[in-house]
Amino acid sequence: MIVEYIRYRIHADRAQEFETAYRRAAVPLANAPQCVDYELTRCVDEPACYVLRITWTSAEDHLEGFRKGPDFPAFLAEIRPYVTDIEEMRHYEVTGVRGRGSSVPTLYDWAGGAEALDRLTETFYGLVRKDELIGPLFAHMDPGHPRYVAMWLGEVFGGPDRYTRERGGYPHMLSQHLGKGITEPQRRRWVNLLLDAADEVGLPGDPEFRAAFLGYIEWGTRLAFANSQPGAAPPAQAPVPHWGWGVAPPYIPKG
Ligand code: HEM
Repeated sequence: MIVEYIRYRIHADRAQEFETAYRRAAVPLANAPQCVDYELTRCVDEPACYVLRITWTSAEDHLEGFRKGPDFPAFLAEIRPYVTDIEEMRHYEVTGVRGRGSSVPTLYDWAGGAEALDRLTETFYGLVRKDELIGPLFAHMDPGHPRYVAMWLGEVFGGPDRYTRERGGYPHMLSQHLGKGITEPQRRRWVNLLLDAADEVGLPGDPEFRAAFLGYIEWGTRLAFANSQPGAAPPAQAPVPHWGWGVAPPYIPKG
């Protein structure tokens, strides 16, 4: 992916028509398969300054695919009157320096942190041990297992990276599932018991949290299932996934 920045200086008399033209230009832009996303911003300190940010799948896709493709003529027709107002138009590579701030709590904090996840997994593996379908899979589990899984979940949900630092991260978690031959009914039971445990220990029950929580659990258990099958060859190295709220951030009523 590559980010293109286009900086404009538009006189106040033309600002309104400039924004309207860009609203129309956004239609072919959004239609282009080379375009990941875009955003036009206006400077509040110096309102003549606008910055258009477009993320492209690659610089080549932009220059060859979009510029020579079917969406470009309609886009250019709208913005042509403003081409001479451009002060900078360049591609930028994203560096490793990026991240989120704290305006939205992590799933980890929303859940109640390490203490809540420890309670969850303690209760969960209590149910698992008694379960006739999946109990036998865990008959010889390490006594620390509930705590390790809580550490994993904590890291996935935006808490400290303890599983990576103390338990070997993704490669170790993967190695624990390889060759286990988990069946679909066993996978589903694992999910059901975890949700039972979530209710029992009182994890937040709001729709946004539960949707994100279950989204990860579905994803994770389906991967665990696939990776446990005979002959599965998943990547040996991968980062621990970081799960967020998705399309529905937490509902925080305004005070
Ligand atoms: C989101 C889904 C899952 C997560 C996050 C998860 C997490 C983990 C982790 C972190 C470990 C390694 C713990 C350690 O460091 O020692 C582990 C081991 C294991 N998992 Fe999973 N797991 C998932 C799904 C499943 C499913 C669906 C099953 C089977 C129904 C399963 C069965 C096992 C077993 C049998 C072990 C080895 C336990 C032992 O003998 O110590 N896992 N899991």
